[in-house]
Parts: sequence; structure tokens; C-alpha cells
Amino acid sequence: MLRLTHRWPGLIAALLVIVVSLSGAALSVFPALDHLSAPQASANLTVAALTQQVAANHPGLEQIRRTPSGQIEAYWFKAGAPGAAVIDPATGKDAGSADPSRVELWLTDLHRSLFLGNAGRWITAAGAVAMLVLTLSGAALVARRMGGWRRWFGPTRGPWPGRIHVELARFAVGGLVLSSLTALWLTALTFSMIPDDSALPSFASATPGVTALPVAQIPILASTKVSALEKLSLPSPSDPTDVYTLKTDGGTALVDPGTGKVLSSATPGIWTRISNIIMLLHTGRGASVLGLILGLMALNVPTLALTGVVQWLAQRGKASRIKGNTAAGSAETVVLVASEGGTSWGFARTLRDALKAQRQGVHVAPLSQFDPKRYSHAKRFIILAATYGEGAPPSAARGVIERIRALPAAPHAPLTILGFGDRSFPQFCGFAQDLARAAQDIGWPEFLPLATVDRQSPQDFARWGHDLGAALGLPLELSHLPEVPRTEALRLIQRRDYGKAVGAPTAILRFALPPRSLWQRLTSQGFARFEAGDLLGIVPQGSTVPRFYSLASSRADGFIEICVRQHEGGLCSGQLTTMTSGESVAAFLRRNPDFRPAPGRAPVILIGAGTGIGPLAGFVRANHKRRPMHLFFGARTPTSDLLYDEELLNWQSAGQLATLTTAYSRQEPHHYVQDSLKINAGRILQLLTGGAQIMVCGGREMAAGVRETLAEMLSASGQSPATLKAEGRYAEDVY
Ligand SMILES: Cc1cc2nc3c(=O)[nH]c(=O)nc-3n(C[C@H](O)[C@H](O)[C@H](O)COP(=O)(O)O)c2cc1C
Repeated sequence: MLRLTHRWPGLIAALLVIVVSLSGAALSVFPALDHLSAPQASANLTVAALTQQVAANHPGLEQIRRTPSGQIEAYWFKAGAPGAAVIDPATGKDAGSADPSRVELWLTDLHRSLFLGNAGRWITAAGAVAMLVLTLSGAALVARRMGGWRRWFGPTRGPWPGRIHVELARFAVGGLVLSSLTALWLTALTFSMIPDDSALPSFASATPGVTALPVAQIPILASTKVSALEKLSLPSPSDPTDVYTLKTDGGTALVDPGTGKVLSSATPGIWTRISNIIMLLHTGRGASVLGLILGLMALNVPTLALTGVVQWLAQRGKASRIKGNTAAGSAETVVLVASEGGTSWGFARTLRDALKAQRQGVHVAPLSQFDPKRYSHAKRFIILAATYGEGAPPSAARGVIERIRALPAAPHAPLTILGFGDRSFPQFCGFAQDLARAAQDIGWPEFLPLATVDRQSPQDFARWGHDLGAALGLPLELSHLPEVPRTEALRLIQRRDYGKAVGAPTAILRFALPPRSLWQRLTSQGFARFEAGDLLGIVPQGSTVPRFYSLASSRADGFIEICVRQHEGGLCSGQLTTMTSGESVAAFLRRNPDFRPAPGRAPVILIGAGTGIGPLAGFVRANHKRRPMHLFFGARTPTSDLLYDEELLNWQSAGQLATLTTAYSRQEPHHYVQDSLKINAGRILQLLTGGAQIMVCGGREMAAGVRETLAEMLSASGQSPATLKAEGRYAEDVY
């Protein structure tokens, strides 16, 4: 619902909102220019002194005005013709033209009414409503994406259109709410929908037959400072009953030119005072710095619109996979999907088709859109949930557990959860389990216990299908063949071989970057953007199941690099390690944003063994800011499988790698990387006290050994790998 509230006003009103915000941003410059260019009155200058000086230069003086930017303007009538000028208050002489700039007038007309008069004012008011709805729903979406309002300024992840959209929205949201609310008030003011309590003083006329006093002898003009002046109208020389009309920020007074007495006065009411403040907030006239800040915020609107549309188009691509949905409000079975790589959607489709064949109304939707109110006829919920980065949810489903826990009441329709994961990860189906716990805690009834699918196994899925069928009393056959991901051909351009001498053939393989389409650039899809630590999925010949390798390079390096060890009988590793330059392999990119050095300058302790060096080498290669990176690297012997041997020395002398500690298992003194950690315990503890982050990459056994060693080392300090992980300071990439 929230997403729809954001999307449709955004798409419909995008152009209008862009025109209004850009013209508003351009107009915000004028108060600042006026303020800088207008000669300002000294703090002690009185209205009487100013009037005397100006009248000496312009005998037919009729009016003096002070704009909110502090510019003094004089208007006179001389030899039957009106004249006007900006006045230098220090001399009373002319300092420029008082005519507003043509550009400013044009922009004001565009901004207020699109050159369409009153009809245009209503249209721009509709634009302000759209902007308000967009900003408020957008703010709620940002909070949801970040996992709560408290994490408003947390790091953003995902493809660039989404990240730019969120970064700009976080900066601009306050200003856009202020600008749209104040615009609505000003529209209401224009159409007399705000009570008028500006309170004009009651009519008064000058005492007849008394000669006008010199201005300096009129007490109220001699005591009022120019800084408080809004407008002074002088009595007409041809009308003996005419009076001075003095308007200041405190009200309006009519003054007898003969006696100098205030004949009547009035102060503005609360509505007028509020309107004045709102005018100041909206136009920046009188608060030019605020005006510029609001203008800067409004400048973000076109980029927000563009990145919003790109995201919408990219999402439409995904949504098209769930065509043939029963409407949310009438479906009996609601299938909610949390997926990162997209394969769980294929399973959802198979499930939907099988249920539909049994005449069930099925609605399939992303779990991120979960809102029990939408599903008024639901008899059951089925959640298909993949797990990422050490038991975490896919990025689109962040914050869902918090939303489930915050539900006012558990949904009546019961639930079952099917987790998608990979048993080689320590937190197998961790997110699905967290979901199940949250559901249990809020008392959401379960109609089938949590089940799991390992590595997209069709057998696991079919087994669960039988259980589901039995629970529903339906003969359900779920036969699903996982789709082969869309791949691109990567051409090998370089290989370096290691490890043959110790019976562990390993290669560093470097591939050329494939060409990027414009769409890939816009949406950051495919190899348009990747970092070291992301995953290269390779579909070997003779199989449809991809194997994943951690990337040792980022897009900025200009190539795609991985480290591969040949496993006995390994289909994929066998094909990769026997490739020659010029040959190609079918590959795709899978992001792994949780395995990255945290932003900042804190030290990073990199721990890896064997091919686990790959992403760690990528981090060091990208360490152009030379933050302290300390590498602990385990190999068999220094001459056989010390991957990146040359680069490691070069990076050390370039300052990209602070220290390198190696451990060799096939050479005296037979050390594993855990042993080097123990030997260097003092240094590691010191680095951790300084806020260091630990990143581990390698086989499961090594990772478990490292965790154990670190747990022992940290026990005295009350810390553990688990507490560090909770602080975002311990990350593993394990295979
Ligand atoms: C970077 C990455 C991290 C993963 N982390 C885990 C994990 O911690 N636990 C787990 O059980 N599965 C993990 N998996 C496996 C996925 O959950 C599994 O492949 C799932 O079927 C993917 O579904 P999807 O394509 O719909 O996102 C991970 C996969 C990748 C690529």
C-alpha cells in the first residue's frame, strides 16, 4: 500500500512536480542575490532620516518600501511621470533599478500558475499535494528499507538507482515537506481560504489648516528604525486631509503630518502573522540562506523522479514473472516471496500453477509488500524465504521481521514457511528460521512446520509439496526444474597457476569485462557494477546448476578475476582450471553486499587460506585510501601456492597492505592460519580495541578454526566473534 501511495502520485505528477520544484529552486536564488547586492541600512538609521534624504533627491516622493531582503526602494511622481529606484540608505541616492528582473517575473509566473492564471494555481497546488504525499510515503519507505527510523542515516545497499534515490531522499525530505506544506497554505491564502485579520487602521484624516511638520519632527518616524520598516506612504501634497501611512513588522499606523500624532493604528492578527512566517519559509525572502537550502533540496526532485522511474521499470520486469495472479483481496492462498537472486520466484510460480490446477485462488507477491489487511479472503499464507549473508534476509525483505513483530494482532489465516538456502553456509535458512520464530512469538497459527530446500533441490521441493498437499487435502505434485540463470560469455584473458607441486592445482583466472547495454548501466544489472567479494556464478557445461566463486576484483579494476582450486572430479573447477586464454565460460553476477569492508578508516584484519585469498586480495587492491589492512594468509609452501605473491609485496610497499603474515602448513614450523593468529594475539587484540573489523574467507573448517581461536583470544575481554558480528565487525565468506 505504502509503495503504491508512493509510486502512482510519483508517476502521474512527475513532470508537474519537476517543473514546480525546479522553478522554485531557481527562484530561491533571488532573495540571496538581492540580499548580497542591495545596500543595507545601518542599524541606527531612522525612517525619518531616510525619508528626509530620499525626499531631497526626489521631491515628488510618494512611497518608501523595504523588501524582506533589506533592499530600500523609493517611488515618486515627477513632472506627471512615475519613477522608482533602489536607494542606497547611506546617501539617499539612487543605487539601481527597482523593476523586478524579467527572469524572476517569468519564473514566478511559471512557479505559481504555469502561466495559466487561477486554473494554473490549482494545478500547482495539486502538484504540492502530490509532492507532500510522495515525500511522506517516501520517508516511510526509506525507514522501512533501512530497518527503522533510527537507522535513517545507515549505509545503503543495492543497485545504484535505489541507493541514489534513498541518499537524496534522506537529504531532501525535510525541505520538500516544508515547501509543499507552505505552498498549500499560500494557495489557501490566495483563494481567501485563510481568515483575513490583517486589520487595517480605521480611516483618519489630517487636522485641517495645520502646516505639515518637517519629517524629522514626527515622533513615530523619528523613533522607528528602518530595519523594522515595511512601507511608508507619504501624504499627497494635493490633498490636505491625507496622512502618513507607516507599515512596520508590528502593524500599521496613520500619522497626522501637521501634529505628528498617531491618528489610528492596528496590529495584524494571528492568521496574518502565521502567513507572514509561511511566506518567509516558502520564498526565503527575509531568510535567504534557508531559501537556498530549500532550493538545493528542491533541485533533487528531477533526480529522485528519474531514479524512481528506473526502479519502477526494473521492478516491473520482476513483477511480470507473477502474471495471472488472483487479486490480493480475493485469493484464498497468499504466497509471499523473499528472494535476492530470483530463483525462489520460479518455485513460487510452480507452486501457484499447481494450486491453480486444483482450482485455488492464489496471489503471489514479494514478502516486502506484506500487509495482512490486503488479504481479506486469505485462508492461508505461504512464505518462500531465501537466506543471504550469514542468515540475513534478501535486501528487499529487510525490516519485514520487525514489521511482523509490530503487527497489532497475528493474522487469523495460518502460515507455513519454506526456507531456501544452502547447507554449506553456517546459518542454513537462517532468515526463514527467524521468520518462523517471529511468527510464533506473535501467535500466528502454523498449518505446516517450517521446511527447507537445500541448493534449490527439486526433490526437497517436491517432498514439501506432498506435505502441503496432505495438509490442504489436495493431490499436489510440485515438479520444478530450477531455471538456469541468464548468463553472459566471459572470455579468459590471463591465467596464473599455482599449487601443482603440492598436489593442489589452483589458478588465478582473469576474464575480460563483457560489454554493457545502456539498460544494464542504468539499472546496474549484470556486470555493470560489482565489487570484490561479490560472487561470480558459473554454469559449467553439462550442468544447469551454477557454482559460485568470490570475485577478487571490482568493476573499477577493468577485469573479472577469481581464484579456483581444482577438486578431484569437480565438474566446474575441472573445466575452469583447464581453460586456455581466449576460451569463454557462461557466467552471471550475484551480489554479496554483506562481505565488504565497512566504510571508514578503521583497520581491517583479513584472514584467508588457499583460494580464500581472492576477495581479500580484491579489497587490498581497491585500498587506494590506504586504510590499515592486515592480512593473515595460510598456504602450503611459499614456493607452491602463495597466490598473489608478487602483488602482495607491491601492495605492501605502496601502503595498501599494512602487514602480511603468512602461515605454511607443509613447511617447518607447520602452521595453519589459526596458529599465526595465536602468535599475533597481542597485535590483533590491540587492533580490535582500535575498532578493527575482521573478514574471513576460505573453507568451512578453516573458518570454524579461526572462529574458535578468536573466541579464545577474546574471552578475557568479554567479546566474541558473535558480539563482533552483531556490531557488523565480523564477516565470513565460507565455502
Ligand atoms: C551471497 C550468498 C549468501 C548466502 N547465504 C546463505 C546463508 O547464510 N544461509 C543459507 O542457507 N543460504 C545462503 N545462500 C544460499 C541462498 O539462500 C540460496 O541459493 C537460495 O536458493 C537463493 O534464492 P534466491 O535466488 O531466490 O535468492 C546464500 C547465497 C548467496 C549467493
